[in-house]
Amino acid sequence: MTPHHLDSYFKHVDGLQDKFIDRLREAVAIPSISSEDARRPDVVKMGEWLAAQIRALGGTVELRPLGRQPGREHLDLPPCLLGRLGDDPTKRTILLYGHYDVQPAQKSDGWATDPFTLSIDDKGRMFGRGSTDDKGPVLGWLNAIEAHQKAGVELPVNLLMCFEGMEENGSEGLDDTIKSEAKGFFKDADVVCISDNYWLGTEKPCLTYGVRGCNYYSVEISGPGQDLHSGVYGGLAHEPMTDLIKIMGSLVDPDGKILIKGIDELVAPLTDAEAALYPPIAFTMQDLHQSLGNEVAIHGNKNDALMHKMRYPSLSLHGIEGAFYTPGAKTVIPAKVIGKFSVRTVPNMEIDDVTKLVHKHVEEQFAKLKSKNKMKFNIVHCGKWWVENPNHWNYTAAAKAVERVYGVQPDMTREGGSIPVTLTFQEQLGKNVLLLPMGSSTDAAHSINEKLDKRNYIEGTKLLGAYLHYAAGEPTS
Ligand SMILES: NCC(=O)N[C@@H](Cc1c[nH]cn1)C(=O)O
Ligand SMILES: [Zn+2]
Ligand SMILES: [Zn+2]
Repeated sequence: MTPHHLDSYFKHVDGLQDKFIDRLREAVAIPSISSEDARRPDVVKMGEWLAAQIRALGGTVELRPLGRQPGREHLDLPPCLLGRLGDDPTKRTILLYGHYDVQPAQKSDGWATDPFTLSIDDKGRMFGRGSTDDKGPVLGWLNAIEAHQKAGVELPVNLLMCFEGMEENGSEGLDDTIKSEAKGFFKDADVVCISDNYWLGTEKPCLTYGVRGCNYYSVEISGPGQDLHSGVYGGLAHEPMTDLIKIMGSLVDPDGKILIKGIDELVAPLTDAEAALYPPIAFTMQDLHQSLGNEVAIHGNKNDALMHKMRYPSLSLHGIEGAFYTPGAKTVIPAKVIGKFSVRTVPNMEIDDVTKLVHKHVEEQFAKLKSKNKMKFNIVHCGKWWVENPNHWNYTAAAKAVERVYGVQPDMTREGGSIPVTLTFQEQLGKNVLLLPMGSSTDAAHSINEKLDKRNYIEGTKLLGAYLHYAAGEPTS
């Protein structure tokens, strides 16, 4: 089946590209950082801006309040946007998910341009926080709707939209809404499509049928009543930073091996059938080095690298709150420091089993120090891994759309990052979930100089629209 209206739709996407870029510029300008208290009003503003955009396209929207933020009750969670466009019982209904919050960013982190001003260079790279994660892809859906309208091409499906403002902060509050609305707002959904991850390289699109989970922890060490002069007190007091560095240094080795006893035993063994999935994937060590920005890969070959991204766990050290980190040479002994790290989990690791092992390890390491400081282990947030059946019409439709727009068969991948809601949709709605990425491996999501290439944004908008057509007509599998 070749949807015949697509050529006219594609032409309109090309014709509207300046408008679509302006739309992204407006979105990037709202610093909707979900993890910073002071930015919470901007997250809310971003949700309202998005709601207004959808209403202007004829959709109905509810900004559903999610209550207070657990553990930080002085803060309201940003609302979840529940939108609908089309209500034709003869058409399939596709549920779209995305997020309108972003990771923190400051120019002083090392950005070449202001992170909240979309800056386009002569290679068509559109720099700005949220450009690829996930404002560009969310706006891709809106662009697709608009280009259909301008082309006079009827949308072949009904759309449900669920766009949240806490994804970068553990998707707090969303699970309950999905559970309570599974037989309400979400009841008509036939399948789910999410555009919130990346190609493996820069040329070949992929469809993604799994994500790793993320268990995020912190370890707080405190002792002295206040920060101390290291000349006056150095050598006299147990130092919280010294304790913390020992603990954090005991979690993982420089080759990425997790040093916590029992973790490896939780990982599903590699079967021959699964091992055969990695060699055909179009990915090179050069792709990896390009996206890393340097030749710092741990693994020497493509298959090991792919497996360590997709099917093995990893443990990363993220930061230390309270540490002296600004330029200069302050001779301080910090009185309280909080180390933050996370474990990316994979089948068959259960959240609580991992937490028990990590907690036990941290307690044992601290006990070994015989320090008189106090240690507190905290769970910040946890989300489980997800794996989907890719032999479903949802994936067949997306593969046909990729072939139509890009002229190639997509790679089938699992994502190393985490999108906790994938599993919730799968379990609560019982529907097939597909990840259909727009951005490429060099987009630097979460990093400085995050960008989305103009080509990926515009061709990606075509892809999302084409997917809706193939999804409308693909026979049930
Ligand atoms: N594009 C998805 C993404 O970036 N997800 C985040 C979600 C997250 C944040 N803390 C724990 N999970 C990720 O880091 O993978
Ligand atoms: Zn994202
Ligand atoms: Zn992200």
